[in-house]
Amino acid sequence: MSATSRLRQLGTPYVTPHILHKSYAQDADADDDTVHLVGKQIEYFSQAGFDMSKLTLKRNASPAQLYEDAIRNEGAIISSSGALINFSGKKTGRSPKDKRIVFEETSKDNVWWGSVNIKMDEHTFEINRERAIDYLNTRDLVYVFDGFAGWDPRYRIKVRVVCARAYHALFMNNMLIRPTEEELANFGEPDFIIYNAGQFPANRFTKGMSSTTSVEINFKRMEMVILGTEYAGEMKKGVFSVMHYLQPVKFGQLSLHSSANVGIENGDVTLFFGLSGTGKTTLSADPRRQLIGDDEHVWSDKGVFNIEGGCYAKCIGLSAEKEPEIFNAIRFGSILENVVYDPITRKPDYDDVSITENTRCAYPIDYIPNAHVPSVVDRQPSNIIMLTCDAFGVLPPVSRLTPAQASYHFLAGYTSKTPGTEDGVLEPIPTFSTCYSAPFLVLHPNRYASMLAERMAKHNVNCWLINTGWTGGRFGSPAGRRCPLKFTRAIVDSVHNGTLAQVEFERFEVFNLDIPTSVPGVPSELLNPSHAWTDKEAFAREVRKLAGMFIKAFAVYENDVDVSVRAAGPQV
Ligand SMILES: Nc1ncnc2c1ncn2[C@@H]1O[C@H](COP(=O)(O)OP(=O)(O)O)[C@@H](O)[C@H]1O
Ligand SMILES: C=C(OP(=O)(O)O)C(=O)O
Ligand SMILES: [Mn+2]
Repeated sequence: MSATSRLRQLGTPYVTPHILHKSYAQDADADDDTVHLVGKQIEYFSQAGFDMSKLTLKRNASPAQLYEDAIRNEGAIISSSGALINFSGKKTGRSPKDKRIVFEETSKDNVWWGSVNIKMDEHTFEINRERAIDYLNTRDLVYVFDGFAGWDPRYRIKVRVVCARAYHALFMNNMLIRPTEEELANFGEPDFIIYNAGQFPANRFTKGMSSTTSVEINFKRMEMVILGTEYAGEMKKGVFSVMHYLQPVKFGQLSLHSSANVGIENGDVTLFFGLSGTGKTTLSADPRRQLIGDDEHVWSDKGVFNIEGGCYAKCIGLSAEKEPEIFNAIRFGSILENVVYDPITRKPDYDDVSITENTRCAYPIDYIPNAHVPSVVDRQPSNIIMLTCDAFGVLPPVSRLTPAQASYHFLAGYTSKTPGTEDGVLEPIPTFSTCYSAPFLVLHPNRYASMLAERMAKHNVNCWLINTGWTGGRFGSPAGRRCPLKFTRAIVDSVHNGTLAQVEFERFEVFNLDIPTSVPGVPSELLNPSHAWTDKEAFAREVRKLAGMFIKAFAVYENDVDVSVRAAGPQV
């Protein structure tokens, strides 16, 4: 079925694409161009089967209009710096246990079914889809946002979001690649549609449902349905899941949960891999480098491109001193999610985590001063930085990885889940999140890992493992603390200015990692965990424990990899 006829099933909604433009159209003195554009748009949407008599449907409404609607209808407020403060209700993080993929003939042999990708049958998808559309039909106002995912025109897809909250429409306006007026006029049929009816619950008695929340992707229909969660991050990660499927399967390119930036002087490209909360967004915003993107990229045959048109930064503990680029991106057009504010001044309080620790801000990429727009580079990466947040405080702040170790650590994906990002996670929980993207992984990890190894070898890329997590002791212990951001930044600088390639290295036993003996701007005793820990016995215990966890977790991949990769992990 075509996307157009799928939209027809929306039934009743539609008045006019740009409601503001409609009033221009009725105005005899209105600019001719505007009337012309509106005329075409209306024609397109009438052809798509919308009955424009009942609902008001706004397509690609301006941020100013969405602000007004969100304030009027959703209780949103304007922050002291001009951002829109919104609340997502009960769910303030993703709901991985309620995320499903439809099992059908196109997905059944491609998808890596198991704990991450829960199966849903086609019929149940139809039930939930209809439920979402029925709900949208009951609203006075429905929003459509049409945009792109992927900055490289060869490998991008057209995405349509249909939702009932202005907050969600503005979020996707910021996170997708915003079309020009011309691109919007010629948009045609979308490749992927998200129906977000998050305010309305799933029916717990529908076969296969385990709660009132349901987030599901159907690759045959190329649609996503959201019920029972208003957390906006589900939409952007839904788009990522689709690209994590389409890039390898359809385009033969490598999608990665990573940030990316490019050196202003040398034009060298760095990819930062990492699960949520490991520092992709924070570390990729760097005054010496241009930002390509903070979260989702494709390493293509030509270079690197961002999938998104914006960033989604964590706000916990945010300050102008520590993270100036992000702090200053919070202004008109940005969305602050679940952030507590002063009722008089409307000043956000980034230290207040009473709603959630997963407070967020979504802003268009060009709000970062050094953004590289269009966010695509015709250059292969020079460095890969694998970010891990080690709650045990065992891994060194930085180590150099051999190609075999890079494959090993990419497949193992060791890190911690950050409090709040997923429903029910209250403290850093150690996890092995394969390809640093388990919640969004669609294909077997080896499909990504083998493409990565091949590209790294072909382009001779350096690889570094950086622990942005605990040092000197484990999470919760008196001696342990998170590696101070300024030291991690100094380490990243030393990767980029070439010093790290020059310094001396020593062996970190058990994990067999090479660690530098000195890095400018970082206290040397911090670099080697066996020096950073004062309680040596406790340290030895934690090393053995973590090594054992690696060995157990890697057993799943052991038979699929080269003997050198198998040998690249910790040895006890
Ligand atoms: N050493 C460090 N490196 C990176 N981030 C750190 C560090 N110490 C604390 N942080 C904090 O950890 C969080 C990292 O989150 P973020 O950059 O949004 O991660 P991601 O983009 O990978 O989800 C930020 O709130 C940042 O201020
Ligand atoms: C938004 C998320 O990830 P990240 O912190 O990597 O942006 C997420 O995991 O829901
Ligand atoms: Mn991020």
